Amino acid sequence: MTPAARVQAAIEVLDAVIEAAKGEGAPADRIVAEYFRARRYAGSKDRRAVRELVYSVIRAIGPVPGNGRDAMLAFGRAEPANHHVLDLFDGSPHGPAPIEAGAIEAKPGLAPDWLVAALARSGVRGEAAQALMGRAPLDVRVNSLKADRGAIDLPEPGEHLAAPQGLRFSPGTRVEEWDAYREGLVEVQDHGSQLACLAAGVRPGETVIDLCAGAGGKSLALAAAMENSGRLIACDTDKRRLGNLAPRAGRAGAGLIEPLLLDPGREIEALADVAGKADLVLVDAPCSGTGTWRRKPEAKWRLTPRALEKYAALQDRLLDVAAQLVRPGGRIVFVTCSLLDEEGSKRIDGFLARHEGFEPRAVNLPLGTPRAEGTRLDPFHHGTDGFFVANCGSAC
Ligand SMILES: C[S@@+](CC[C@H](N)C(=O)[O-])C[C@H]1O[C@@H](n2cnc3c(N)ncnc32)[C@H](O)[C@@H]1O
Repeated sequence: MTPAARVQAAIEVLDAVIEAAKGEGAPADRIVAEYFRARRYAGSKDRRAVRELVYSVIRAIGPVPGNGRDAMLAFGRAEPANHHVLDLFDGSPHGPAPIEAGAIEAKPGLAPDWLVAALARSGVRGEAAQALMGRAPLDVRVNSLKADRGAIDLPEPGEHLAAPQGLRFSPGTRVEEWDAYREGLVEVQDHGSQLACLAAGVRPGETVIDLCAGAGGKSLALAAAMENSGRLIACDTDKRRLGNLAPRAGRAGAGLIEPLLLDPGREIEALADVAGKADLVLVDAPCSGTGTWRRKPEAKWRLTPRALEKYAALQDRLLDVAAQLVRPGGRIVFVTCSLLDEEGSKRIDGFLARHEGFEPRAVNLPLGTPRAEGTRLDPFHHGTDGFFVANCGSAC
């Protein structure tokens, strides 16, 4: 592909990303993959260049743009380093049509204005806000059920992280091709997610409920910290996601994990045998994902104030479910991968006001910035995805 054809391809992918952002469409990485599945003539260098350009444009444009061409033009004009893109609007075959006079409906920036304001109210502004659009490294957790960070032999050495089994590699490291990965010695897991699991402070023999386990990223870390001893129930309402857990647990040797599919609104019925008995309920709640924009920058275009309200309501409900599951003296650890107070401190303030029998407890982590009754991790200060973590103890 010529450089101009790559720009046109990126514009077409951006059109699809913008369309998907308006509904419940596919994420950008899947859209890029599908675009090239239908264009086998493109080589791997073309794919990489187009993908890189698409992501750079998404990162650079704040509000949802009118279309891909406008987004590309606004990106090209935003900084001298991007001006070369504008030269490629030269009308050459397969390239973008020449630039016509007229308004461009795309604006450089971090995110839609309402979201920038909500982040600022939550104390995320300036460099800390810009860092949300940075590029994420590749973090790995050594599975202590099978190996140890100090002794493991990997194809390349990783940087030791503050989480006890955490290693960092450069973005794009092909960890999935390593024998150590295939044999379950390592799992890909962001450092912030590893620290959130550490905050749960699980011990062997405990009864633990991972209420929103998804595909089990955190369940696997909890199982390792529990040394496969005790009870660990991994729940989710999404059959497909939860279905990915069993093979992962098998690979990791995490035999104690019990997957449990829940009906939304009827969680307590399915968990009746452990109600009031859990030492720990981890609520890794569904959220807007503002802390994961480094990996999914287009998420900023998907979020609406209404969707944020819905996430907050679901988070409140799941915390209330957790309160029924925990034993006297037990604890709830609440986690969201968001830096908005609406999905962090405000949820915990509300929970503590609704449940007098619970009190805030310390979040013991080697990294983090206190935020009201919880702790935050973020890309700028800690080099992690953005997380809010809080620990609520039930009175004995
Ligand atoms: C942030 S994700 C979990 C990520 C996962 N813990 C991990 O570490 O990979 C939130 C999960 O909550 C699930 N969920 C949504 N509503 C739920 C409910 N009522 N009960 C339990 N899980 C729910 C979603 O399906 C989603 O998988």
